Amino acid sequence: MDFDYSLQSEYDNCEPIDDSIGNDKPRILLMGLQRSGKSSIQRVVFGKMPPNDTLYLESTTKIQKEDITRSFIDFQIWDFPGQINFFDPAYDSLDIFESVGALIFVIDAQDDYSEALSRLFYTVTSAYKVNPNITFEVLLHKVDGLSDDYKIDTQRDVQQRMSDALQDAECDHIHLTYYLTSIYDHSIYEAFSKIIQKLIRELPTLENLLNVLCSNSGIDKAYLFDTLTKIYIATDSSPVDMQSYELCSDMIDVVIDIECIYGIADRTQNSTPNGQYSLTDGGDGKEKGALVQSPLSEVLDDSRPVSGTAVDTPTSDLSENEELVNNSGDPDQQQEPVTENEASSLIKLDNGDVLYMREVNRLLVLICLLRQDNFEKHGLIDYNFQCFKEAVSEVFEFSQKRNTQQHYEHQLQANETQPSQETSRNS
Ligand SMILES: Nc1nc2c(ncn2[C@@H]2O[C@H](COP(=O)(O)OP(=O)(O)OP(=O)(O)O)[C@@H](O)[C@H]2O)c(=O)[nH]1
Repeated sequence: MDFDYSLQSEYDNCEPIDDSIGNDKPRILLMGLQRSGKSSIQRVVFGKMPPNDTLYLESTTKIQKEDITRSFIDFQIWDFPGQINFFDPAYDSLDIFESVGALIFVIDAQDDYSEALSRLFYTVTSAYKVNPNITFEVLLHKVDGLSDDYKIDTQRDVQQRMSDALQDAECDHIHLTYYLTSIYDHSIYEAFSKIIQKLIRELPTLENLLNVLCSNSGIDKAYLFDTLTKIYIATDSSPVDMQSYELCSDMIDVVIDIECIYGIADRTQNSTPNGQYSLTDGGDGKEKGALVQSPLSEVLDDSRPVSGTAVDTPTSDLSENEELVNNSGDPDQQQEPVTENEASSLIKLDNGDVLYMREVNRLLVLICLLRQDNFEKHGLIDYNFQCFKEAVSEVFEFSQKRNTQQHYEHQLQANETQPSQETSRNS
């Protein structure tokens, strides 16, 4: 492949980097040519912007740093302007690339991508020199306009040309992963899920826990989702099929929509003596309430059709569940729902399968797909879920402790080296 290394001299717009956001979080960089779709991806996945609104986005002129808050994904996303070369000596590339987790390079697959490939080559080889621990991810983006055959051909062509170029430059140790994406469907979330999972140290433990949960509860597929972004941070080891992923991901939207429509219920209102929320009367004589607990809700509205699915009320099933799990003998306690503090939701699909959602904590939800027969024993599922939830909390407590300790040790090391540097400067 004939790479245009002169690209480097094209960049002359060396603006200072805006450092208003703290730099201690791991970073995910979004790079690529102008108009390839970087800002759109950031806005849609992390800002909940409707895809059609990205048509009006203006070109980025300086690095846009976004701290992802209210999310399990504790990273910074940096959106780079397409026209600037951040490997130029005017920029401190060590400062930019030092604590990067993933570098995501976006290529507009609807356009001629030769220039994008030379930029990709230049970017990955330069970034690798600064920080060999970066994982490089390539999004062949905007594939919504392409036929299936054309998508596959494009991916094969890009992969082949890049691997030839890296081999010629004796850089074949640099590993690139490719994804076909679009902001108009789930592919962008699926790609981000895989990218983020590589950065989660607890992934093997979470997968293991999900495997145990599935095999002991008759669950066919389980996803642990970050509620804000709809990125799944772990799933069990059975293969992911797009259809089940889309259903589970749509369920988050359904529940959030219902929460937006009906608001967050005051726990003291609408609650029945046994602690359950009751259906509310909308004033028109029709029951239409939803049991809503922040941040997600327990759906009790079976009047709302959801694209071929029926939303079912779990109220009666829950009391059965209480009996199964709460065997303390105290009738008052038996009436207290096991799930009082967590949101949950149940959707029965036309084919008889069941989608079951349970809130793990304010940032994570578990969504399971299982056959209705297996859901009959859902006291067992609920009990196993509580065990799963406790194990997940322990994993994150442990990892938080480890992170704090590492941070503390890092600071100590920095403090120790600082005075010695100062002494050598003074002498
Ligand atoms: N068809 C299609 N269009 C997209 C997709 N993603 C983004 N776009 C469009 O691509 C155009 C450019 O998107 P931006 O997000 O501004 O591109 P950018 O890479 O941030 O551009 P710069 O800020 O100039 O570097 C917009 O009109 C988007 O609507 C996609 O998945 N499919």
